[in-house]
Amino acid sequence: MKVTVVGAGSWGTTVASLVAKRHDTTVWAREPGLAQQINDMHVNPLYLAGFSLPERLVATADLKTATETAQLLIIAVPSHGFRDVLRRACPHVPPWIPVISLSKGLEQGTLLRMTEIIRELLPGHPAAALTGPNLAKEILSGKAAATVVATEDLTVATALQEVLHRGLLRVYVNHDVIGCEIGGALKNVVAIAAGMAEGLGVGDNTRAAVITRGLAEITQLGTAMGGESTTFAGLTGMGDLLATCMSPQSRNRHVGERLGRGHRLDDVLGAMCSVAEGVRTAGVAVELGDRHGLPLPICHTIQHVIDGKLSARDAYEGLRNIPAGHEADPW
Ligand SMILES: NC(=O)C1=CN([C@@H]2O[C@H](COP(=O)(O)OP(=O)(O)OC[C@H]3O[C@@H](n4cnc5c(N)ncnc54)[C@H](OP(=O)(O)O)[C@@H]3O)[C@@H](O)[C@H]2O)C=CC1
Ligand SMILES: O=C(CO)COP(=O)(O)O
Repeated sequence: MKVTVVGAGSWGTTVASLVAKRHDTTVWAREPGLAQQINDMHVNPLYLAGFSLPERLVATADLKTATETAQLLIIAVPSHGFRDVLRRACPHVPPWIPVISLSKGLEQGTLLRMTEIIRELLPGHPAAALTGPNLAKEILSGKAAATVVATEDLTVATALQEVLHRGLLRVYVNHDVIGCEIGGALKNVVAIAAGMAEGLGVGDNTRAAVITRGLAEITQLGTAMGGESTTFAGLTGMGDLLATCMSPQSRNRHVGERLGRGHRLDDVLGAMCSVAEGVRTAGVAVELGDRHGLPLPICHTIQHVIDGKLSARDAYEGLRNIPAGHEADPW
């Protein structure tokens, strides 16, 4: 099968490297210089320094060349660039090939999930999300992991599972696309909160409380949007939440940890070359919560910190002052 991965950041390059072991795989890099480094030296020094990539992985900076012969298209661009890149690729995408989103974000303004954007721009194409506890560098270094390919049609999901499954990467299927995408996007917001706890040194009990109440918020919003509650206890919900909140490799947790230590958001983001989706997702989650009548106090609080209305320390004070009712209540 001919597979094209659009986006040569840390996750796009990792997934392309795995798929390239069994399929003809092309990765689209925005920068021609990076495409050349992948082709000539089999490295991606900007996003995956120190790793060797498979020699048979081909890179190009030309979106038409990358997509026109693809039989499976995988989009690995962060949510803020997703629509623009897909729109530019659209005229070259062969009819009816499946399109998988790797992005764990929601579109600002429209509040759409990435598979909804795929459906809007490429109607009739099967749209799927690949999501789960998948820190790119661990997977590229050969450590075992599990992930989920989510699409409504389980026949398509099973075909994609076959393409993506590797010895150490266990790929499950799920038909609950809403639940899987909401879990993947919102865990980044909770990881910022968990990182703040770390940076503030408030203790592991507090951190566990924030992670658990964060999962409650994710589940409340996700089920209100049509997701199934069991999904949030699975790999794309609790699994990814744990990996992201616990791992020092997580960019979102890193942002929270720096904010907790008193650094300014602009300085923290300016020093990173990689994306931290939760910074943009917090506001989208708040808007979705308003739409569904849900208070989502952790998402609100993180949004206030991102807007500069609250310091990390004040944010934690504020969360402590929220009245505690029944555990099943949305507060
Ligand atoms: N890294 C990980 O462990 C995982 C990441 N994800 C998700 O995958 C998505 C991609 O993340 P990741 O690869 O880590 O991100 P990185 O920050 O490592 O790389 C981002 C990639 O997207 C490109 N890009 C950024 N903005 C735009 C834009 N506006 N238009 C076109 N291309 C753009 C960058 O190109 P350039 O270099 O030219 O700026 C780069 O190739 C995110 O949604 C993330 O949440 C999911 C699972 C695991
Ligand atoms: O999604 C991820 C792990 O599953 C990566 O998390 P970060 O974007 O916070 O690094």
